[in-house]
Amino acid sequence: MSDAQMVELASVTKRYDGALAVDAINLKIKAGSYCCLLGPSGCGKSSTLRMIAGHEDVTDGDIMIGSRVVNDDPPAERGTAMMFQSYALFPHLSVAENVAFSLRMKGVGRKERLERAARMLDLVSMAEYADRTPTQLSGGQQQRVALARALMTEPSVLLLDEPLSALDPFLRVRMRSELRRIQAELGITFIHVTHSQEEAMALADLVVVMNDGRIAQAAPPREIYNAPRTPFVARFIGGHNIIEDNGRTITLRADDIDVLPAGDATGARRRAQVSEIEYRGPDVRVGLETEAGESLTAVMGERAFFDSPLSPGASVAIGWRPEAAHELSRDA
Ligand SMILES: Nc1ncnc2c1ncn2[C@@H]1O[C@H](COP(=O)(O)OP(=O)(O)OP(=O)(O)O)[C@@H](O)[C@H]1O
Repeated sequence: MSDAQMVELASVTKRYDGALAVDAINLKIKAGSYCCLLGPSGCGKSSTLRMIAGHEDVTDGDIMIGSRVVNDDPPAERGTAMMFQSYALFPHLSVAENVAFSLRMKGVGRKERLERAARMLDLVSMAEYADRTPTQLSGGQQQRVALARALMTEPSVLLLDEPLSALDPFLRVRMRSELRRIQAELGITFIHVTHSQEEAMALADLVVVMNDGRIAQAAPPREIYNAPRTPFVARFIGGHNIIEDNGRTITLRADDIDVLPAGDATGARRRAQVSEIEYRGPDVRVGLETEAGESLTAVMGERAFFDSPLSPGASVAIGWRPEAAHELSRDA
């Protein structure tokens, strides 16, 4: 495999007929890291990925791969490979020939081609399916083949556009850990577009949360979860409350809210009524309405909740440790 490469975007902008899709974003993705571009539909994730791949022109700014500005390089000369949401395998070719296709185009002989394809199929745990055709495979298996095919060109950067979205939830979780394993094994840079915060948290070294063509926050998953920078990030990743407290807008993780007996004055910051209880297996979600009219959510461990269960209508006090509160900046 080729060496991993760093990817850098400097003030990268994309306009489609005047409409701004990506707005002067700056981003450094370290060589050999797993980066997820995360955000709602239309925020500019795919446009960013396509510009890195060279499938879309950059309106303004520079894209660097390694130490080279690649703005004007054709896709095949960037050291990138792209894996799409639709796997688009050739139906009339065997799995092995699909994977070896780029080598066939380069004129590599059949024997070497199939040997190299076999090694790649091994990496994605599909060696035993080499002689089947794509129609004889499940969606998840086809996707592994597409991954092997993309990796066959020995890219230093692999670009993945919603690669798991066509899979059922069970397979999605399994393929997710496969992707992470393969990335770690190859040590190349992965840039993966997703609208699922869970997927980004599970996979990425660097999560890039995008909103409206801009980067709202770029940080490791734990930092994003523990200290979201803006109300948008806190809402998008979920599991957070946003409240006004002493003139500041703060965010609090739902599992950092302590629900206390109503009479417990120590540590109480709000008085509230329980509005809703939702049992979720590992934990319980408690909806709360404070005296000031705020709607908050607390999440309690299953056992902790049932040690002293609450019911809707119960009066409680709520508190939190000072370090659990993070002040938010305004959304851009
Ligand atoms: N080829 C195009 N021509 C015109 N506008 C486009 C084109 N491609 C994307 N856009 C617009 O650019 C904006 C960003 O689109 P992009 O596909 O990058 O978003 P995304 O975050 O990947 O969304 P999704 O998750 O829905 O794929 C959107 O407003 C979209 O409508």
